[in-house]
Amino acid sequence: MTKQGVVVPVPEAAVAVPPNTAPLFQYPPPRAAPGIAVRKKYLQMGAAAGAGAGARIGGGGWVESMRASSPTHARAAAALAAGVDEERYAEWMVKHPSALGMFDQVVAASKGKQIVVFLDYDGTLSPIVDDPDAAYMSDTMRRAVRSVAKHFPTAIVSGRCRDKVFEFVKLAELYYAGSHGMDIKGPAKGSRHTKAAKAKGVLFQPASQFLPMIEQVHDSLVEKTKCIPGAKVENNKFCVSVHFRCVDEKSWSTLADLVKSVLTDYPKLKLTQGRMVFEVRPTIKWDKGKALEFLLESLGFADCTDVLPVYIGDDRTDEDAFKVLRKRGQGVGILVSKHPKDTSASYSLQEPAEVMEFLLRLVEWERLSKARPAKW
Ligand SMILES: O=P(O)(O)OC[C@H]1O[C@H](O[C@H]2O[C@H](CO)[C@@H](O)[C@H](O)[C@H]2O)[C@H](O)[C@@H](O)[C@@H]1O
Repeated sequence: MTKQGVVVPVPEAAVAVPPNTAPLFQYPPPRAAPGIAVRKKYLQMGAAAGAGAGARIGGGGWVESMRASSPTHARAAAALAAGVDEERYAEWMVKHPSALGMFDQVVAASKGKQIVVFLDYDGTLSPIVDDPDAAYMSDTMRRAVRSVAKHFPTAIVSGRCRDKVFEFVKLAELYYAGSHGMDIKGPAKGSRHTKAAKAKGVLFQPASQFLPMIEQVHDSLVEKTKCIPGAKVENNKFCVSVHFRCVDEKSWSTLADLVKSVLTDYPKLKLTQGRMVFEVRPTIKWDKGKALEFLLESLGFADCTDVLPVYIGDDRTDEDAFKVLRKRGQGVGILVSKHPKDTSASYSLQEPAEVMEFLLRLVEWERLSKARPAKW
């Protein structure tokens, strides 16, 4: 592979660094934005084709794996949480306490640091629904996210294609990383320093050369899965989702076999699984964790201690971002889940309603911190 990425300056004012007037955090921090050098480095990283960070699905575990993301499993887990294994749930909550319950501790970690907020979309900002095209975000959630972006640099990191997630969120003041981070509309070099630069955004697309292949695989998945009632194939530009939420459980293994059979012709694509969905993605070493690092670096926060990334997500693909935060030894990973799950996140929130409460509390805390004399 010779050319993996495309960096395109975007002239319109769609990507602007939100104004930050907080007296406690120094923002923008006194360092140069990395711009081209950063993008070059990330292009090289993206060019390294390989296994990728997401877990492949293989062997005989397909249907078990599909079951694990089903509502039936969720009900079983709810039963566990409700009392069958209260001890296990309580243990999990000790390891991943509520970000609302521990709010003071979460914000205390931001002492002297710039908070940067990363938000997954489905299951985090919008409730999970049967029809992926109807996963609307409420107006109250939109207002909460808008308020957050007034105080902190804020990005949406989603498996959906960027245009689609923007259609749902409708906030031009955010950064967007679609296709599991493979389509980033991020800050332009110097965007915190000049008005002209603020009016620009930059596109980073490390999987651009996979575009024709993804189109092909999308078309053949649509064709092949026609015979499975309820199956839905979604084109997410640099990846494809095959939904089985509305497929009868008896047809799951047939669907899995069909998807696998299509992919045998595409060794450069890999298959992972999300919430009742198969995700077909290029085998480049790029994921939501890499997108988080890219955005932080673009904002001027590479290898530094004065930033606190807060990442909230509910999906397996969000684990890549939680792992990055763990590895950096910096930041707050918050898993949205009502049930105990293996996760690298530090905290938990139960559902989008709690995410909204957390975001509003963050805004209120920031507003009040401006009013009170600085303690640090
Ligand atoms: O990274 P995300 O923003 O969480 O996107 C992951 C996938 O989300 C969507 O699917 C999920 O939500 C749907 C709507 O609630 C639901 O019907 C589906 O079962 C879930 O898997 C989206 O449609 C996918 O393309 C994303 O990859």
